[in-house]
Amino acid sequence: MADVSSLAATHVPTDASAVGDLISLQDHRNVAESWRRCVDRYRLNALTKQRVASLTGAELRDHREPFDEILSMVEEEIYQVAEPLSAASFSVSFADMAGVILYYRSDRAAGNYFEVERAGTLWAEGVTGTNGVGTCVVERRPVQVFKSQHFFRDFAHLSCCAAPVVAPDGEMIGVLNFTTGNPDVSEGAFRLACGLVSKVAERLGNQLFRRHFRSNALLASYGPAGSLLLAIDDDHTLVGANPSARRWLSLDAASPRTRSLWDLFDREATPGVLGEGRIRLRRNNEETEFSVLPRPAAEPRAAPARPARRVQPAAEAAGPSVEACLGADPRMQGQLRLLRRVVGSRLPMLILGETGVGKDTLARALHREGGRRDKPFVAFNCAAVPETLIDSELFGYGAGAFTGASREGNPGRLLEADGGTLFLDEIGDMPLGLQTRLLRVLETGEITPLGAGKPRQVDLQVIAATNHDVTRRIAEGRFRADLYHRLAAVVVTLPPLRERADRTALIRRLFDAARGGEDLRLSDEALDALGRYGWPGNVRELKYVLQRAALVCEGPVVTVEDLMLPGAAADRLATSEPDPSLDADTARGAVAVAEKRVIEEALAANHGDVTRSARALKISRATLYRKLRQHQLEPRAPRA
Ligand SMILES: Nc1ncnc2c1ncn2[C@@H]1O[C@H](COP(=O)(O)OP(=O)(O)OP(=O)(O)O)[C@@H](O)[C@H]1O
Repeated sequence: MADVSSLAATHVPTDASAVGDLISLQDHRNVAESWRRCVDRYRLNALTKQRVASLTGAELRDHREPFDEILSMVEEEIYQVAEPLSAASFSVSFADMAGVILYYRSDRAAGNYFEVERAGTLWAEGVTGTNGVGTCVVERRPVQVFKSQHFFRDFAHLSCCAAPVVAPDGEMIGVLNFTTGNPDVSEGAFRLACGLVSKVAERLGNQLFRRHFRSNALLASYGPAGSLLLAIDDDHTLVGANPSARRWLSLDAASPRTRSLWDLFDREATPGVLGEGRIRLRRNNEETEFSVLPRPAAEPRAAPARPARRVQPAAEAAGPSVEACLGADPRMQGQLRLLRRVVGSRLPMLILGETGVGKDTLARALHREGGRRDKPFVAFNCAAVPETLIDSELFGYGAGAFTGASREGNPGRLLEADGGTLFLDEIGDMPLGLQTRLLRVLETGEITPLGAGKPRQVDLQVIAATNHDVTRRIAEGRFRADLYHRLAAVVVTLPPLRERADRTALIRRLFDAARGGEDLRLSDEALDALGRYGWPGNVRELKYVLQRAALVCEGPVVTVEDLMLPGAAADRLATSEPDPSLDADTARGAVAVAEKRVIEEALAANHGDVTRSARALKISRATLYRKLRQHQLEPRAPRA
């Protein structure tokens, strides 16, 4: 087995010199330590070919289960930075401490989708060598692994930066990772991604902290020491501190879990303790001002301090009612009556509607309110599972049915849903061959898992959903007409948000949920802007916009600026001074700064030519012009 120095001599310096000062000496040292572990501890051989191991669907579900409650928060945080990152050709992933990618977000059209990184792939350092996710798990701090710094050459086309996500109890629970495969990634873009990944991971940790300690008073401060959060009990006992606050207060793992606030701060010098609004706390002769975030009147159940195994029948999972999903529009009342009659029967249903209108949410509500509510609700996303796995995941297989099959076999989602509801999301993306198999199951009520011999009778209601135009797919020969007719026994089309008559009520309801008990309200202008916006991402986008606004607003009133609506920002910037809050020290500012830098670089690379820059950024010219106005950038005249 080669030793590290000889490997380094043949491997790292080649590319390291090629990227100039992008990799600091410090980075080199850390990568070298990881390489040493790869050679000495894991006995890996860098000269062999390395494929990424992939978990089965069932194994991935097991890894995801403890994160059930927080994966949606991960998704929401990632959503907020995905657009500028995607423009800079970065994908985003979240992995657990075993190095398994649990969530992956990329944009195939932007060329930043990497099959080797999709959900279910394993990036533990001991298996896949030095890499962003696995090395971050071992080092428990932010890491960057640039191209050939990867231990195995097979991953040397990728550059990653990763940062730990920390639970409210101070334990690291996962890794946030940004990856690019762009061979021309600029130093600026990579450095910004490195800075951003730590910021987003920290924000995610802070979100978890705020949710976990929502029944406590929270003290929040933003300053040179970072974003500090302290959770306090009625008797001024400090019951929690986020990682920045722990560092600031020099609280190490050995410190008592709870202690009086007055062991840490000077009580005499502190007026108006824990009053509404703001408070100054003195420590080591320095005063720090904190906002006091009041606790909600009713105390909702706190989120778990860290992911825990959770077995919860779908019927218990709270969510909007069927009526709330359909909206108060009188045109939907007929649909509501029809749905109520058929829910729980064996009649399949098909839910249509644009992305984010609430198809999945409606399917769950139908199950909860129907006769099968005590039986399983099993969801399967036909677009999220690789084509080769859909068959075995959906229809199951017997023990040892094929090479690589698990020893116990896999019942498949259809059998798991027996008695209950099977929700087939993105049915429009189901491969044709499997459509034939599904049609047979719907017609006979029988399934035969691969290699399992006897057919099994199943009793379930299938609810399918898609945002594709199914009629067009049928005309193109990509969807079977007979399956459509079978599924479309009952069809419900959810309206886009911009057409919902109850839009304002929905905005208010979602804002109430987003403010999480904090004393926040929407300004009249903000409410008006929300009402006028076109919502291409529908309820999902509305929900994220409100959650982000509740997080970034700096007073009790959420303003139009806090909403960061694309059109609204452009309007505002067209008529006003630059936004002073856009500095890299706030998460909102960091995203804007990252975006501005990426646009500047694209313009510079394309000599100010907007059309070519827009093409390079994979956004439309109109979007680029809007962003130029937003960032007050001037496109230079293209050179002759
Ligand atoms: N009526 C509603 N009330 C509250 N939240 C809703 C409602 N409808 C949808 N949502 C929320 O909006 C988000 C998107 O909803 P959902 O996933 O059901 O949409 P979808 O139509 O299935 O999207 P896609 O087509 O992209 O899969 C979710 O976070 C969901 O909780």
